Amino acid sequence: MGETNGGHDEGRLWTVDEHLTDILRQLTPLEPIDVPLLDAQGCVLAEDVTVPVALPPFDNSSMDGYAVRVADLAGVRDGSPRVLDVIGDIAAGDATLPTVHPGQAARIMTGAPLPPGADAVVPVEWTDAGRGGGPATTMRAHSADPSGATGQVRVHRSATAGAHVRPRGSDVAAGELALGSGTLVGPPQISLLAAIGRARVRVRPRPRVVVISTGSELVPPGEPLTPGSIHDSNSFALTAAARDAGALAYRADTVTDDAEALRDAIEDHLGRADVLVTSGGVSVGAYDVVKEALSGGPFGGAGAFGAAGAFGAVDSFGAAGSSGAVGSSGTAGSSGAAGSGDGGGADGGAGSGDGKGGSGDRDRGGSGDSGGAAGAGGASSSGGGAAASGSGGSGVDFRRLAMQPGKPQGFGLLGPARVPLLALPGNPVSSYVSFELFVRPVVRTLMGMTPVHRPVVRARCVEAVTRSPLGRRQFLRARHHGDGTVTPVGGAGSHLVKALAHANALIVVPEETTDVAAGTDVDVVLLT
Ligand SMILES: Nc1nc2c(c(=O)[nH]1)N[C@H]1C(S)=C(S)[C@@H](COP(=O)(O)OP(=O)(O)OC[C@H]3O[C@@H](n4cnc5c(N)ncnc54)[C@H](O)[C@@H]3O)O[C@H]1N2
Ligand code: MOO
Repeated sequence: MGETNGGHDEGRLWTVDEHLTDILRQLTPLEPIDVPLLDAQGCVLAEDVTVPVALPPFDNSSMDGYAVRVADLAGVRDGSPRVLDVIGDIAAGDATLPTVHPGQAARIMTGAPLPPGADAVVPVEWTDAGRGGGPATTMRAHSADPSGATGQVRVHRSATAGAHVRPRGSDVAAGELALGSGTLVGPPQISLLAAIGRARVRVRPRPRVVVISTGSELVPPGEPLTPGSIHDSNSFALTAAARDAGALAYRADTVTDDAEALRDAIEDHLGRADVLVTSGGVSVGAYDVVKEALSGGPFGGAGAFGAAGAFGAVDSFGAAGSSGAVGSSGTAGSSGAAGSGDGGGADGGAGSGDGKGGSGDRDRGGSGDSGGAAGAGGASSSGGGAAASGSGGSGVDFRRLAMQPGKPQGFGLLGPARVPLLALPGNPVSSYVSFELFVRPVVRTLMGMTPVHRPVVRARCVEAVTRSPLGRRQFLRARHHGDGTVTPVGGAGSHLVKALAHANALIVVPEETTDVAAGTDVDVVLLT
């Protein structure tokens, strides 16, 4: 489909960095939403969380033992114990506390409030546990022997004031900042949020990524191959990669090399996606369907807005994720024509999510501003910007990049909601490498995460690399070892999925380099 390029400038080679910069500058993070605490895992906080009440909320015991008055234990040592009267049990959760008077002790459990009068706790191991004799190792269970909560206890060691007491506020004081906006929420953060009583928090949601593979030769895994067909691996790899990047990823049905069918599929998914990813059909062949489909007119997304989201099937908090009212997107649609460059101010209802909306649409409140940038960028970056932003094209720009694999790429913002679409090349290694370099940063940008890129380290390449294409940045599959060395795996072929599956890194061979001698330090992108 060499002629169906929508008038875009396919003549020049874009650098990897130019393409990446062009994509990222057109994005704004998704509008924050309130989610139940566990759904915040892996997301970035979009609020400063302050502590409503001190932690711990009251002085409490850090040991199972006896709450005592230190003055009663002055001079106590092994062989010369002090006998105290036990006035009762205090368990964690008890609200009514006995007062410990001179000569008395209260049996106390870990986490139980320190009773009035007591100023320290002695562990049960420093006492006879009320049994008489030497130091005990355990307490008797109250249920088995309630008498342990009364009678007398021998204490074999003295204590200092505050011993084995966790003072109120010693963890965090009321009014203190618990976690700042921008914090990545992992299990320890969820621990703190729960401890301070937060059932819901405000986070940037996980983007809903829809992956569509194209190609009439594709057969799903599990079905037998017919002559000329191959199993579709890209949509699985890309869906997995999107999940790995933090997205809620949905693998759509594969589309044959039929531009109309692909347009329908894209139109269908547009309203329930924050990112669309296609694989295949972006080169110069006669059946390069993605290019053909995306060089048609603008996408409306009309049918999709408000459509019930089939996405809910994989979207564990899809309903909660829909922060925007349908009406607000309607506003965006009516005020900003697709690809017009102003993007419309899709801000009505931003952040107004009640967590109950349908999963058909998630408000893209930031798209008004970014839309403007997108329009301008289309004009300046592609040379054919008018075509990209308003001449009836879909808004997707097809480019050739100075990289290997991953030379042909498409990027644009579709429909009134300006949903980013990344059209990746079909070769399996090319599509995966393209995902890591371009789509992963998109997902992370939308989530408000930093850094958006995979880490890059220097490592000593233990084997020579030859014939890297001059003028193209090569990303060679490799294994990075703990000792700071890296070994290429397989060759440069973009069809080598086995080598990819055995790699954990990509060696970066710069554009101007064709050969790397064994023992040379190279940049390595770490994939895990
Ligand atoms: N004359 C030229 N031919 C090609 C060029 C070029 O510059 N001039 N570029 C080559 C490069 S580089 C790439 S990369 C590919 C990209 O092609 P497409 O994006 O159009 O991809 P397809 O033609 O649809 O497929 C390429 C290859 O990958 C296989 N494939 C596609 N989809 C899947 C899938 N979901 N799972 C597994 N394998 C898939 C497909 O069967 C082909 O073998 O173009 C080169 N050609
Ligand atoms: O760019 Mo292709 O991705 O070299 O195989």
